[in-house]
Amino acid sequence: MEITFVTGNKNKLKEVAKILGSNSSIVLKSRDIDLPEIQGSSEEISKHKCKQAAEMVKGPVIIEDTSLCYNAFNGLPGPYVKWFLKEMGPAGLAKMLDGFEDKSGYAMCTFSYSPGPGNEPVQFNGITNGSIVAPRGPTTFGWDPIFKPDGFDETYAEMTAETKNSISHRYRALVLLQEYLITLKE
Ligand SMILES: O=c1[nH]c(=O)c2ncn([C@@H]3O[C@H](COP(=O)(O)OP(=O)(O)OP(=O)(O)O)[C@@H](O)[C@H]3O)c2[nH]1
Ligand SMILES: [Mg+2]
Repeated sequence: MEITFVTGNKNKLKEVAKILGSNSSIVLKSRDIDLPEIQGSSEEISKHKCKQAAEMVKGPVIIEDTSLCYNAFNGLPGPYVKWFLKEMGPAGLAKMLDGFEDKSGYAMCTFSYSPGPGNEPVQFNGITNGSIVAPRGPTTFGWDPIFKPDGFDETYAEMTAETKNSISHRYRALVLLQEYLITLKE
C-alpha cells in the first residue's frame, strides 16, 4: 500500500522511514510541506493537518502532530512545544520547570490517516512517559536532549536511534497505525 507522509520535518521522516523499515506493508512516499496548524487539542490539530494533506496529495496520506507535555502544567506546552523550543531552546524548555517539584511528563505522537480527500481521518496515539531533565546529548532533534523516558538513564538524544525507535511515542503510534492498515487489506 502506497501512502504519502506529509511533513515539513526531516527528522520525523527519517524516524518514520526507519521504524516502518523495508518489510512493512506500507510503501512510504513523502511530501515536504509545512502544513498550517489550527489551535486546539493534539487530535484536532492532527485531523486538520490530515484533511489538508489529503486534498493536496489526492490520495492516501498520513501526517502526525507531536506534543511534549508537562504534568505540572496539565499537559502544556503540548502541541505548542515547537514555538517554545524555537524561542527558548531545549535548556529554556527544561528551566520552565525549575519552580516545580514534579518534572514528569510525556511525549505524544498523534498520527492521522486518510485514504483520500473527503474522508474522515482515523487517528492513532502513541505515548511515552518520562521526565524533563537539563539537556544531555546531541542537539540533532528538537527537545530530544531534555526528555528522559521512564526506565532509562539516557535522554532520547543520548540513546542510539535503534533504542529510541523501539520505545518512542512515534514508534508506539506507528504500531497502531500498521495494525489498522493490515485490517483494511483483509
Ligand atoms: O526532540 C524531539 N523528538 C521528537 O521525537 C520530536 N518530534 C517532534 N519534535 C519537535 O516537536 C515539535 C512538534 O511540532 P509539529 O508536530 O508541528 O512538527 P513540525 O512542525 O516540525 O513538522 P510537521 O508539522 O510538518 O509534521 C517540533 O518542534 C518538532 O521538531 C520532536 N523533538
Ligand atoms: Mg508542525
